Amino acid sequence: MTTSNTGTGAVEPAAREELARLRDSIDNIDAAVVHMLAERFKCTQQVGHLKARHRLPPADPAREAQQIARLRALAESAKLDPAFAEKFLNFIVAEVIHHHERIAESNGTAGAPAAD
Ligand SMILES: C=C(O[C@@H]1C=C(C(=O)O)C=C[C@H]1O)C(=O)O
Repeated sequence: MTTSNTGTGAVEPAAREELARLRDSIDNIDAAVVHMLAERFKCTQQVGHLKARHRLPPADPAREAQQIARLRALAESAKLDPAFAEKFLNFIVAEVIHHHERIAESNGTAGAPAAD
């Protein structure tokens, strides 16, 4: 845990109020990010089951390359560091691929004949 001097009472009231206002917005944005990620993972879980049923590999590097190019361009126009956007996407995709691998294993589809 990091230390903080904002709870000591030594900060000017106006600064404390501005900090509280900004932190309210940060909390709202963090909540939105969590909800959006939860929706994304609901979709990717369905993709994982679809892939397992049709014996498709968990990862799709060509699709990922397209997503990275698209997100980097979006990040640039939004004045967000494209390298950060790429790292963030890769972090999420790595987790998705783990999920897909687990789904494929638990479906017993590794080595099994393809479902129609
Ligand atoms: C969700 C998929 O599976 C994997 C995860 C991806 C993602 O989280 O966006 C993209 C490509 C795949 O490596 C997919 O193929 O669409």
